[in-house]
Amino acid sequence: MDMQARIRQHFIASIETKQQATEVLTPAIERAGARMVDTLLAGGKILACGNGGSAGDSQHFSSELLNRFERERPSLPAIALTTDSSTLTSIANDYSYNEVFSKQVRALGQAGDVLLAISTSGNSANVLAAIAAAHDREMPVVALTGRDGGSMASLLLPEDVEIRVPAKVTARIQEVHLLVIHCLCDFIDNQLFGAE
Ligand SMILES: O=C(CO)[C@@H](O)[C@H](O)[C@H](O)[C@H](O)COP(=O)(O)O
Ligand SMILES: [Zn+2]
Repeated sequence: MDMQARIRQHFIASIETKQQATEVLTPAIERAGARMVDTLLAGGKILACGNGGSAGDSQHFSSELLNRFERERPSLPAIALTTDSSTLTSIANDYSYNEVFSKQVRALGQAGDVLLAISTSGNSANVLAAIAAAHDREMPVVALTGRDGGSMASLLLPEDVEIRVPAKVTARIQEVHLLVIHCLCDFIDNQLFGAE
């Protein structure tokens, strides 16, 4: 296959994954958005975590809340648990990499805050531990997953929301996760600040 054909194939696969995900994910995105709006209206905040590309997604989401998405509006409270290298390295060094997010959830999370937990496999041990910590703190979880949902799917409680991308390739799942994050930002702005 020549390289242009290969590149075109990525576009086509990404478009097809998004088309397949549209109807499957829309109700769960609406539920997740409503959960986040309830939390923000009650004075709570959203903590986000994930590894690799999903760490980037966590930061992408928190910056869109803290700064802005597509309109002028007040800053909204969100924290990416993926950014403080001193905290991350000391927890990993002194305890375990599996605890880098859960220790932050236990320190920063309050009952009613939301944990946005992102993992394409649903099997990252530090994200699973963050979910357990969120449950201990009485925080609802919005989980962005893929494949079969992994161990995350079985850890979630009925009040949590799983948004599971119907795909197997990590890159394709991540591409839909970013779209979901933008849908959530638009949902939050629309519900808190009115339709535009
Ligand atoms: O972005 C990519 C691959 O597209 C990678 O950095 C990827 O995020 C990393 O391998 C992660 O560690 C995968 O973790 P997870 O999605 O299975 O929780
Ligand atoms: Zn990636």
